[in-house]
Amino acid sequence: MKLSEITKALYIYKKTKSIEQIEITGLEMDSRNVKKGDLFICIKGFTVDGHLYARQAEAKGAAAIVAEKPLDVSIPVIIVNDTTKAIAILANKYFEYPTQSLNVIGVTGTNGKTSVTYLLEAIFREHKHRTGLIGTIQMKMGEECFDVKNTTPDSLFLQKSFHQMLERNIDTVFMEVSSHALDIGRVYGCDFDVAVFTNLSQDHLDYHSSMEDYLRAKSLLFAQLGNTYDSERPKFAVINQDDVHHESLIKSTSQPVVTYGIDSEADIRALDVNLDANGATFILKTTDEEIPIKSKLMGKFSIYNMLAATAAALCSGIPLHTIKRALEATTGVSGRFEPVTVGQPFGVIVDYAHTPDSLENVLSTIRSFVKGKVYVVVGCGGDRDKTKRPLMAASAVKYADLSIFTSDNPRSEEPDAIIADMITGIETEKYRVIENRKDAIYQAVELADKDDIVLIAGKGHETYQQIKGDTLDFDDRLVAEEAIKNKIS
Ligand SMILES: CC(=O)N[C@H]1[C@@H](OP(=O)(O)OP(=O)(O)OC[C@H]2O[C@@H](n3ccc(=O)[nH]c3=O)[C@H](O)[C@@H]2O)O[C@H](CO)[C@@H](O)[C@@H]1O[C@H](C)C(=O)N[C@@H](C)C(=O)N[C@H](CCC(=O)O)C(=O)O
Ligand SMILES: Nc1ncnc2c1ncn2[C@@H]1O[C@H](COP(=O)(O)OP(=O)(O)OP(=O)(O)O)[C@@H](O)[C@H]1O
Ligand SMILES: N[C@H](CCC[C@H](N)C(=O)O)C(=O)O
Ligand SMILES: [Mg+2]
Repeated sequence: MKLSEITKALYIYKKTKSIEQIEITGLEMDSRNVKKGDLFICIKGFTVDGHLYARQAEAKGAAAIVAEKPLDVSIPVIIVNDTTKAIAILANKYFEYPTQSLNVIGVTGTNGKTSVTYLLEAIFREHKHRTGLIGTIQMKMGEECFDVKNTTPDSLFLQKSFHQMLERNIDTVFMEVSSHALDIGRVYGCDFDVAVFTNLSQDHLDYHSSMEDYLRAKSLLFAQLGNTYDSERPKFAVINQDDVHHESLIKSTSQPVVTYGIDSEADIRALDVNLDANGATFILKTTDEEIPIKSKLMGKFSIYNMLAATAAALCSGIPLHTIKRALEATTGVSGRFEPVTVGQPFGVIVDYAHTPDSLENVLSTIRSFVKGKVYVVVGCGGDRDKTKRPLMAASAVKYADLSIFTSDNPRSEEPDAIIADMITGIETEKYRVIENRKDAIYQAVELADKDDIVLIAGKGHETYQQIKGDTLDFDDRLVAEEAIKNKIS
């Protein structure tokens, strides 16, 4: 594509040299990956300033550079006020505005994003759609799976991925939209068709200065809905009416709103809810239909996820009976309330609860049906919101007969210091500290008797543990399985 053509999308910029004849063969924001003919965009990051790598990009063959200031290079420099916004605009243009041709359902909220996107995948596949998915666990294009570094990748990776999805004839994409992504502008220019809000509770206060700022970031998904293009397709905001923040989010959007809830009189509701050790039953009530649902998913929070997915699917025209079939067939997502069963007489569950609210939800669900004792093995991630640590520990001791506090991904922090933050203010003696996660899991399994349940929380699907710059193999499910076999053999 001609550089003069692609830069038309920027509207306001200065250039240091003529760009009329320059041909661009790719976009790149990492100097290490620049190929001959690329347009290199300098991004000011949290760690380094991409402007420092302009000369490296030139040496590797970049045809031109987009920057926020003049640079000491001999190739043309396009100067803009904000390169992070520019890269989103340029990537969108370069990949031919792919989200305009896709049905894109974005899911935001503190907990439940991954769960809702997988429910949506099950529903749309039941209706024979060709689907893509982008989120915490992986990116999927139909059956093909790809690793991702972020829950919501940067705008260049995103637009390129949407383009590749269209090449594979995918029609609908479900994506988790993190508050970081909204705040940084990774999804700027994405033409969402449905925006879903799950819930808001404390997390990420290392990044956001307050809960108000966290809510503001989440609300951007709804504020941006339908504003991007002059599209013919209707847009919908799907909002959890039982969450106290619903009003604020409803006010953020100019598009039609569909609410869901259990306790409040929402558009999409679950009535006659019954929860037990086998899952959930309820009546799924829409504005004009009612249908009974028998799901294998556990806990009230799973009903919220099913309602969110149902509302978004209805907005896309999926019939209710198809939704029912998919919901009833779903057994859950990797690392979310995932049982580890190797013939032992007690339960072991691995779950990704890493916030105070999710831990409370999962433990209260277990408490509601357990016949014996509850053990929980849990730690908190390093280099993340420190203020959630004592709250997570408080949730643990509130519901468990014994909590074993351990390491999660300590990252650059001292594991002991993280655990010390967790136990600040804990008054009960119903806990132990076993810093080594494997030892902690072995200990909980060793203690468990018939009818007891061990919850191993925080790492879910993760297959690694990040300690002081090293990424070591670690999978809670495999370690638990080994510990159980060791005990019962
Ligand atoms: C704090 C944060 O969001 N950081 C993200 C950011 O990294 P960064 O700002 O540190 O990047 P940087 O290293 O300073 O580099 C700046 C620029 O210089 C370039 N560079 C750098 C080095 C070089 O030699 N040459 C070069 O050109 C880089 O390619 C980049 O363009 O940009 C990277 C590329 O897009 C992201 O992968 C990275 O996410 C990191 C890994 C991260 O952990 N982010 C977390 C906080 C996050 O975003 N989490 C949310 C989910 C939260 C949830 O669970 O809800 C998410 O969506 O993942
Ligand atoms: N609707 C919900 N409300 C509260 N807790 C939930 C809900 N859905 C799932 N959870 C709990 O939160 C954990 C994480 O769920 P999930 O991975 O779906 O959330 P997420 O929003 O994608 O998280 P992340 O921000 O890490 O990507 C689950 O393992 C479960 O314990
Ligand atoms: N996306 C979340 C995941 C947390 C998972 C937990 N295991 C941890 O490492 O803190 C984050 O990066 O904050
Ligand atoms: Mg997720």
